[in-house]
Amino acid sequence: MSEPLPNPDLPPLRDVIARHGLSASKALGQNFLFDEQLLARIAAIPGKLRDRPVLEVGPGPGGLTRALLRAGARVTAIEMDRRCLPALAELSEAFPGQLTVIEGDALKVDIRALFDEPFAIVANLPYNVGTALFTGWLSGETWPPAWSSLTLMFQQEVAQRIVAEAGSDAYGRLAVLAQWRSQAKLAMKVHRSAFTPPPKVMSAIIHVVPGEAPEGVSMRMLERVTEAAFGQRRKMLRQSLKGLPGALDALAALGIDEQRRAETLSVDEFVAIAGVLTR
Ligand SMILES: C[S@@+](CC[C@H](N)C(=O)[O-])C[C@H]1O[C@@H](n2cnc3c(N)ncnc32)[C@H](O)[C@@H]1O
Repeated sequence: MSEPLPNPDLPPLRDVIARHGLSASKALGQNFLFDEQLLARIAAIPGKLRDRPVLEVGPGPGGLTRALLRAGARVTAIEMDRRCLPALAELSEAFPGQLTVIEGDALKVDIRALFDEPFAIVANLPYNVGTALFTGWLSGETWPPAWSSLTLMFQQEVAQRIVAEAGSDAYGRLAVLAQWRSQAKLAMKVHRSAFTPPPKVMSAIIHVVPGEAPEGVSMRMLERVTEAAFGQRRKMLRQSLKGLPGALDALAALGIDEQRRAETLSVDEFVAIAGVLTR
């Protein structure tokens, strides 16, 4: 039988915040989660974590971190707010050998250098940082990526753009980027009242796992096609793609009507166009 999962006695998160004077900083996009049942449900989204490496970005006072540690994960956490480090050091002591904390800006840390095996990424981040990291993690030419899954909190509107299907208003570059060689799903909606302080809008967690990359399609070319097409999303492809050399010929070769608009094209059709142009 395997050992029981670690479950040391921990003080309530509100006490941790009070003791360390961690008033939420607006500049750092801090909205904390205190509900430990909710945090346990979020930590369960990536699947079984016992002994698995996890990168957590933006642990703050450590609510999600403690849920990941209780699930048995080996967590490396990057936090740029120094004020949170003593609270995280306490967690490190409570879960010996399970938590490494790196002080820094996740946008500047080379995460590949931190792990020698695939790792799950879990994060509840400010909107702008989360989107920048997310697009970066999905944009590498090398596939499969170093990470095995992404479990990320976003504003609900952004989460819907990530999982959007062709034909919907939310469908655009982000959906194509997230879906062309990954499976992206909306894993959980989180009410704004779950956060302290509550943000203005609702949130949702998306879960992404890498799939197989279509052969012979360059990421850069797919980006150029979606950038041009969605840059003028209400225009016909004939107009929006005319500045991209070879694109209209590619449409003809693939039998895609140039009178269609970007939002009607499936992810597979975008991939097919980029595939012709990559050759
Ligand atoms: C929305 S709070 C979430 C805190 C905690 N994970 C929770 O769920 O309660 C976002 C956290 O990300 C941190 N953060 C913001 N920008 C960051 C960056 N560029 N690199 C690392 N951490 C960052 C903030 O300091 C804050 O602790």
